[in-house]
Amino acid sequence: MTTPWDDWNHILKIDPDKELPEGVTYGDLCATGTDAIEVGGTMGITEENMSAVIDACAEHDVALYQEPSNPDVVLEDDALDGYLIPTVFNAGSPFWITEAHKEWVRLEGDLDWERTTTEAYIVMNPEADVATLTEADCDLGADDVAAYATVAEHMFGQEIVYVEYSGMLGDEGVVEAAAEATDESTLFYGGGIHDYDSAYSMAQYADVIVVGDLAHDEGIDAVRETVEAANDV
Ligand SMILES: CC(C)=CCC/C(C)=C/CC/C(C)=C/CC/C(C)=C/COP(=O)(O)OP(=O)(O)O
Ligand SMILES: O=P(O)(O)OC[C@@H](O)CO
Ligand SMILES: [Mg+2]
Repeated sequence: MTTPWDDWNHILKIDPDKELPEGVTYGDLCATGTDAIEVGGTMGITEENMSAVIDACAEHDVALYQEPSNPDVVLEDDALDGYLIPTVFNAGSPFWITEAHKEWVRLEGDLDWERTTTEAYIVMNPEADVATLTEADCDLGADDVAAYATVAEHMFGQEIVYVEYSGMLGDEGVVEAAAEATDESTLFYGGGIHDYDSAYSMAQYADVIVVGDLAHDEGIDAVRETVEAANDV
């Protein structure tokens, strides 16, 4: 298994359930300088809207990953560089830690392991759909998050640890603690990045920053600023 994310600074996460701003195309988003496109979201994800976005991005020269929110929407598509499969370490229901994964393997049999990697999520914004869905315990301090990150790296061998504040800018101290706790694992941070400064502040600690809603709400210039910040750190 290769680990291309070792070389990334920036991911653009496109939600197939959300519109793009007037005049913006998927091609424009692929050309923002981001290191990779991750296609996924929590609510309203279908095979149809997933494949529409993946087909549109496939024509462009950028790494392309699917982040399925459940086994039903996984697409077998050669245009994908791989599958980033969430597992939510602080989920309230085991379904989102290992059970969805067990069901996927039970129904599919042998998976494309070469192209499949898990992301060890620590979900921190209780208002986010992903927190509600997974019944995540978001009442965590920096020490809890650091300990989860250590468990993910040393006990569960996770290549990717993902501090997820989807919809809000997170606590820098928490992200710093996660960064100090991880050594081998690549630390992803996502949530509320909306300009150069917010991108820079999180990129100081995270190996890779993930930008989501900004692409849908603002468009390409705003996304480009975040790419610049990620590469400036
Ligand atoms: C086993 C397989 C194939 C899938 C299971 C994968 C799991 C455990 C998913 C649970 C977490 C999840 C739904 C992740 C999706 C990515 C994500 C966190 C998107 C951000 O979501 P929000 O920003 O909260 O939601 P919306 O923007 O869609 O409202
Ligand atoms: O939409 P935002 O708040 O940028 O969050 C990005 C990403 O971490 C969501 O999974
Ligand atoms: Mg979101």
